[in-house]
Amino acid sequence: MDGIDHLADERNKAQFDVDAMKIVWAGSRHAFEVSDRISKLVAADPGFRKDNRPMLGRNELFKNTLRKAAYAWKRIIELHLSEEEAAKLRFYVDEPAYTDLHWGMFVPAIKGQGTEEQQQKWLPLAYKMQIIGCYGQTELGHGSNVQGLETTATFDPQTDEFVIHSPTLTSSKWWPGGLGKVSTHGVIYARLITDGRDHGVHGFIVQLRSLEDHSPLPGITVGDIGMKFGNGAYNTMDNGVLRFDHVRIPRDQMLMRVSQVTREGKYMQSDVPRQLVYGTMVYVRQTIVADASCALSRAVCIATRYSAVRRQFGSQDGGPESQVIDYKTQQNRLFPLLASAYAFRFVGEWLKWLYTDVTQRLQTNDFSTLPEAHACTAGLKSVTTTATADGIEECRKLCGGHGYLCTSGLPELFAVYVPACTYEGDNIVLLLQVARFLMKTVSQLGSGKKPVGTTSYMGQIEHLMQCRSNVQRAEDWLKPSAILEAFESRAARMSVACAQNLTKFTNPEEGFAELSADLVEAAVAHCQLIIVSKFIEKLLQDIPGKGVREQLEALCNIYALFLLHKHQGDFLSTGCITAKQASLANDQLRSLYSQVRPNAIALVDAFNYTDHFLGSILGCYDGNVYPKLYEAAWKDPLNDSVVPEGYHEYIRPLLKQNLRTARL
Ligand SMILES: CC/C=C\C/C=C\C/C=C\C/C=C\CC/C=C/C(=O)SCCNC(=O)CCNC(=O)[C@H](O)C(C)(C)COP(=O)(O)OP(=O)(O)OC[C@H]1O[C@@H](n2cnc3c(N)ncnc32)[C@H](O)[C@@H]1OP(=O)(O)O
Ligand SMILES: Cc1cc2nc3c(=O)[nH]c(=O)nc-3n(C[C@H](O)[C@H](O)[C@H](O)COP(=O)(O)OP(=O)(O)OC[C@H]3O[C@@H](n4cnc5c(N)ncnc54)[C@H](O)[C@@H]3O)c2cc1C
Repeated sequence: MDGIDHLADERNKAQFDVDAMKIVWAGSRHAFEVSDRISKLVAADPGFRKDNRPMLGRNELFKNTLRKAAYAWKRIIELHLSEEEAAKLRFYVDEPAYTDLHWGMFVPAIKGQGTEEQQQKWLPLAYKMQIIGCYGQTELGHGSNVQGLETTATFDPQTDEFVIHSPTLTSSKWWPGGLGKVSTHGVIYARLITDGRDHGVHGFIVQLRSLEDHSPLPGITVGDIGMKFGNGAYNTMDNGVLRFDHVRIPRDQMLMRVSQVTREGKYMQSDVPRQLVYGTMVYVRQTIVADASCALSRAVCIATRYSAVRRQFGSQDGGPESQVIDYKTQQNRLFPLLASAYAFRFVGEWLKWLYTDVTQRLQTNDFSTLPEAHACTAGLKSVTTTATADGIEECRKLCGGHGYLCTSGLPELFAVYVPACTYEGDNIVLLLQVARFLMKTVSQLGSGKKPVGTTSYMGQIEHLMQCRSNVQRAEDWLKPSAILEAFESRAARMSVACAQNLTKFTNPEEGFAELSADLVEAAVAHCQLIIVSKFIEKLLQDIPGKGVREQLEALCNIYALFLLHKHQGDFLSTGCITAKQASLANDQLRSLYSQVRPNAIALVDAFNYTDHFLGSILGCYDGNVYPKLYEAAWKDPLNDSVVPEGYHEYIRPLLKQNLRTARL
């Protein structure tokens, strides 16, 4: 536009090396270079334009997504992109598509649950996209309760086949992404039945559509489930409905790493836990945590830049009004979200490590860390997606009226993001899994079994149950030991209180149901402790770059003290801290906001998002918001004509009629 950087003064205030922070954010120099190169490539390519999405009808929108996915694949092949680069390209194209499920769930399900032989047969086809797959688990009647799924896979020893069938309306597959219009195959979850016996839910590779003309194969009824929340948004995805009428598949299409059915129809279980059938969900939950930091940082980047541009009230002697970012209330809403974005980034990095570690152990039949990996992925998926969905909406409000415009990028980001609180496990259902894990850990404390990993803090249970914080001045809250002790004792005391209350029930399951709201709060406290402690651990690493460590320390303290303030009811009622100490934490938080304020723009610049990816006039890099908003308004299709279509039918007759009434 005018070529001026309207945020230049803000950028000049930064007290740290932004380029070094970009590398910390990306995870490594290599990751930064890949991300930077691919994001620019996508931004520069008109084939990946996305600003017209909210205006398109469903058919047009969907066709456009098909075009982009095919074009993305063409570019991946032409440019010989590596797997890492291709994944980055899909990420920066920023449009939910069937490819997310193909690469994100179908391929991992075969890798995780297929035998070597099955992997050799199916993966090359999937890698070349000669087949396109989805993940068909959820049904109309059951999503959370996987054991309640009704689709059946009955072994027929006569033909050496499974017969896949949908016995009821509620057994219809419902929701799988990519299923509605695109997938040729699916990993379909169904109850395995051999010789009249039900062996529970297992995964099967089922071909759904012809590879010749894309028509559904005999016995298959398939379609899209309809429009979802928001314009554009997740409607680029063909979430589907699917029914089977006695569809036959060869026996070797049951994913047989965990259990097998022999030619004679004998059911056999390997010595791996049956929970590995759920392994794909553990994998995806882990990626969702990393994705939460991307979505939240994007919203925060928009809200922070706009808060520095926007001025309201406070003009002195005819001078400029105050930047809204200087209001303490704005900082108190915005900076904890900025800190959360960094916190989720680092816990996401750690969770990726944990997942890799558990996968390597599984290869050598060491299943000992699987329960913890399940609890961590489930809990962190839940806590980070809830905070991110709420955070995106808060960023919209932080941008005032303009945040409600589609051109702010925030409505679409919110609409695309909110289902993350539901998919891959409803957040409450997942927290209840964490609570079960915690109750088990507490119940084993007396047995001499040492808690390990993320529950190792419970090893000092006597201390944590009676310790009192020794914070006396606001600055004392800057000590990692003070923060950790408060968070550990809060989490431990909440879990122990639940465990004690559970003993009052003769039926433990009844007790668990009755106390479930308290159990969820205990699970949240445990997960928040993990996030805080992983941020603190990150700060123990070597962090190069002028001033970078200081900024991260400030953000870590903001994240922890904001949580402490928000959940002070927990900390006070469990006696971990006093009212005076809670108030000191709040004093410290205010001074941390002042420390972050001059660095705020640079801290969001460190995300290194292109204007294309942000898709937001309010968040544009140069801060030249008003001319861009004004120009964009005139491009709205409603402004194609000065007098709107429909004037002669609906406005003119009304005005004429009112004129007659007025004359009377
Ligand atoms: C547009 C986006 C673009 C890019 C985004 C980038 C990244 C994001 C990537 C992808 C996102 C994109 C699209 C989303 C696609 C969405 C897909 C889906 O939603 S797939 C369907 C997911 N469904 C669920 O998550 C269902 C939730 N339910 C369950 O997981 C389980 O049934 C439940 C955990 C509730 C367990 O139920 P329950 O009946 O109590 O237990 P069960 O008897 O089955 O098992 C008991 C035993 O097993 C342990 N356990 C349970 N789950 C696991 C597991 N996964 N791993 C290991 N162990 C497990 C459980 O703790 C218990 O153990 P104990 O007996 O107590 O020891
Ligand atoms: C956009 C989107 C994409 C999806 N993609 C796929 C896909 O590709 N493949 C696939 O298989 N599935 C997919 N799903 C389905 C998704 O995994 C399920 O919707 C999800 O697991 C939640 O299950 P549900 O719908 O059965 O919710 P329900 O379990 O019916 O939840 C309804 C309410 O009941 C509560 N509740 C349920 N059980 C309990 C309990 N035990 N205790 C306390 N409260 C409880 C929940 O907290 C919630 O408030 C997708 C869903 C969405 C929204």
